[in-house]
Amino acid sequence: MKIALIAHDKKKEALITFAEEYKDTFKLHDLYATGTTGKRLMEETGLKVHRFKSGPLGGDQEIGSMVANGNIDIIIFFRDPLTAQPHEPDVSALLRLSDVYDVPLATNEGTASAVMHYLNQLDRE
Ligand SMILES: O=C(CO)COP(=O)(O)O
Repeated sequence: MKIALIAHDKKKEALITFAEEYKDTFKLHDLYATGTTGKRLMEETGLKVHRFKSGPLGGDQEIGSMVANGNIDIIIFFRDPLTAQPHEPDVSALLRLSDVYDVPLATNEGTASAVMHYLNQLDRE
């Protein structure tokens, strides 16, 4: 599976912890991330990640383009619901495309855990 991992600044720590927790599963898949999220994931978990530009510089749009071309299967996006983002339109566009193309999108840890359990199940089959 091709999995996109994204986190806003105040959620990056939580995403790193989450990636560490599910590292054995993530290792089996192709990982993509926005710039800073990807950098931290690689440095702090050792996972191999294909990095796009940073979110505010177009990274969400690059991932959106992957979605539109059928190249992303799952998006895990730890959003910060309490901080305004300068690139909010890009964020909304990515969320919209996930609905257009019916790509599972987890925007919080609870949903992301459910998606990972599902993925584990698929990996065992
Ligand atoms: O802003 C982001 C998503 O909207 C994340 O971008 P970075 O991973 O570059 O911080």
